[in-house]
Parts: sequence; C-alpha cells; structure tokens
Amino acid sequence: MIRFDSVTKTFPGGTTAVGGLTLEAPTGRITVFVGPSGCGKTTSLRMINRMIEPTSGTITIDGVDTGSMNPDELRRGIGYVIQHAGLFPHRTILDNVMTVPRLLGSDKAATRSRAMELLEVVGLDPDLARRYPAQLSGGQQQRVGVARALAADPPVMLMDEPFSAVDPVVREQLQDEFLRLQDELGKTIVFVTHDIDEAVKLGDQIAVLRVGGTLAQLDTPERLLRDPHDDFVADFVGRDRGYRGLAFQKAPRLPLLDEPTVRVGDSAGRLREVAAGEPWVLALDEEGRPQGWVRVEAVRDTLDRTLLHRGGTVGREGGTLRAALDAALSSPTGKGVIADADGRFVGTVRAQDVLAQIERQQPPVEEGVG
Ligand SMILES: Nc1ncnc2c1ncn2[C@@H]1O[C@H](COP(=O)(O)OP(=O)(O)OP(=O)(O)O)[C@@H](O)[C@H]1O
Repeated sequence: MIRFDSVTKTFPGGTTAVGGLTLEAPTGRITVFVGPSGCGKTTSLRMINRMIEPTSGTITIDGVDTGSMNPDELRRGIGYVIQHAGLFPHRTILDNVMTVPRLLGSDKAATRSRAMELLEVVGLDPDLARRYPAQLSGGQQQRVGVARALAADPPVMLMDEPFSAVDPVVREQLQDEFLRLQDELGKTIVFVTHDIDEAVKLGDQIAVLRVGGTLAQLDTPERLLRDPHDDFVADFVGRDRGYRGLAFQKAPRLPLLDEPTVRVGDSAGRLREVAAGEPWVLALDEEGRPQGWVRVEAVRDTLDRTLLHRGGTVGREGGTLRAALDAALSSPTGKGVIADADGRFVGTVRAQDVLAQIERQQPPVEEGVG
C-alpha cells in the first residue's frame, strides 16, 4: 500500500502544486488520479518515486517512509510509464526493454529471453525487437513503454497519461490489454489521466483532485458517478454520468429475441427464405459468432463480406446494461446483438427493453447530497 500523509509540494516561486494530500493506494489495485490541468496529478505521482521531493508530509510504501530510502533503491521497485513512452531513440526495442534489468546487473541471456516474452505479453510481434522506436507506431511504442516498465517486475507501477498520445481506437485496445495484464499481475498502480472515461474504466478507485492539489473525492468509479460529493466533482464527472454509471449495472434478465441467421456465402434465395419478410438478417461464422447485419434486398447473388454492416457493438450475456444499450443503439436494425462468453450469438435485445430493465433496476439518483 502507498500512503500519502498530509503531503504538500510548493515549488520555488510559490506555486503550491499539492496541498496537504492524504490518501491510500491499496496493494494490487489501480488508483487513478484525475482532475483538471494543473491540479497536481503529475507532481503527486513523481513524489512517490522521489523525482520530486515533498515540501512536507510523508509518503510510505508498505509502511516504509520513502524519504528514508535511498532513491535508487526506491526506484528499483517502481516501474514508470509516461506519455510517448519515453523510449531511448538510439536503442533497439529489445535493448529498451532490457535497460533496467541490465542496469541492475541481471544476466544478459536471461534478461533477453524475458524481454522477448514481455513483448509478447504486451501484444507485440517479436519481429519488432530489432527495430528502433521511430520505426514503430505510437500505440506500439506505448506497448514497449509498458513492457520496459514491467521488465524489472516491480511491485509498484506509476503511469502518467500513458495512453493519451494515441488515437481513440488504439487507446481502447491498450486499455483493454492493460486491464487483462493487471488481472494477471496484480501490481499496485497509480495512474494519472485527465480523462474521466479512462479513469472510470481503469480505476479500482479514483481520486479527483482540485487545482491546488487537494482531494475533492476518493471513491470507487461507481460511487463517484452515483454520488459526487459536490458541484466540482459533479461537473468534472459530467452530465452523462448516469449513462456512464450503467457500466456498473449488470443486466441479468434481458428479454432476448430470436433472430434469423445466415452465413457468408449463402445465396440470395436462402437469405429471403430465412428472413421471412424481415428486412435484415444476422450473419454468423462457422462457430456461431456474429459477423454483421445484412440488408436482405442488397444481396443479388450470394452474401459476400462487403455486404456486412459491421458497425454495431456486441453485448455480452450477463454483461452490463451500458454494453447492452450501446449494442442496441449502435445497431443498424435497432436490435443489439448479444453473445455468450465464447462470443457465440445468443439473441438480440431492443433498446426499449434495456431501458425498461434500467427503470426496474436503477435506484433513483439522489440530487443535492453532500
Ligand atoms: N518544476 C516546477 N516549477 C514550478 N511550478 C511547477 C513545476 N512543476 C509543476 N508546477 C506547477 O504545479 C502545478 C501542478 O502541476 P502538475 O504538472 O502536477 O499538474 P497536472 O495535474 O499533472 O497537470 P496536467 O494535467 O496539465 O499535466 C501547476 O500549476 C504547474 O504549473
């Protein structure tokens, strides 16, 4: 556990970046620092590994005052990932990942094979190992940054806007893989972002900071959305927080509809027969996984992949109300595709039925509390 106890940082010139911060980041969990620009997120993060020294107060890791530790030793137990990955431009990807273990004197062959493993763990092709950072995309560079931070297997990871410099699609992929990785690794992570959606998605708990570096609210994402303590937090988490909150509401009993289904390669005649007058049918692959919707009248000869509408998202059986609603609203037919845990199609759901379920499940949001 990382504990901040009345931590203050006033820079020469008089700016108080962090003003008496007290909070705990539990072991094995992701704590997200979020807040407007200049609220002291980065300063708070960098005080943990003593890249910045606090003016007053203490930070302890598992009860040990970091101020009493040798900074080099402290940093050996702390991985650090920043925006744009911060890779060494003149070293290969492999050498970048091997940097810290090599500095710590680890055996070269063992470090190399571990580094190759880590590239795979973060979803990179081992063939990229010999390239230089400039020869990789932004998203690939961020993955290398994460692999490098993991290389010394530190129990603590500090991450400062690690996914901010990449496009939204890659960013979502990186977030998903990061969560999958954390499921396996269980690191103690402090993660800085200015994006409330990212905070809600990744955080086990979220610390909302105000300018001046004071704590506005420390809570689980769910409670933060449901019960922001004051106007500042409410404004920061946004007016659509009710919709975001659906991400935490399980949808156990949605009424699923049967759907006519076809395969890519089926004839136009077969489509018409299966559709039985419906304008759309759903195409599945050999394993029964949804591939996309097809407008029956658009198929002249046989159904080929170019005729598939692939825009809609797929909800999971037993997943969240937000995912089910999103599936329905993003579908060209107004019906959301729901699949089981193996990705096989189980039925569709209409937005109106998801909304009815929301009304049944949603306790009223109390306004003006706090
Ligand atoms: N080295 C420094 N010297 C003087 N002031 C600084 C220094 N570093 C940061 N500050 C100031 O401290 C405050 C907090 O900065 P910090 O970078 O921690 O904020 P942040 O929340 O991470 O912001 P952003 O989201 O814009 O990155 C700001 O007012 C900033 O200008």
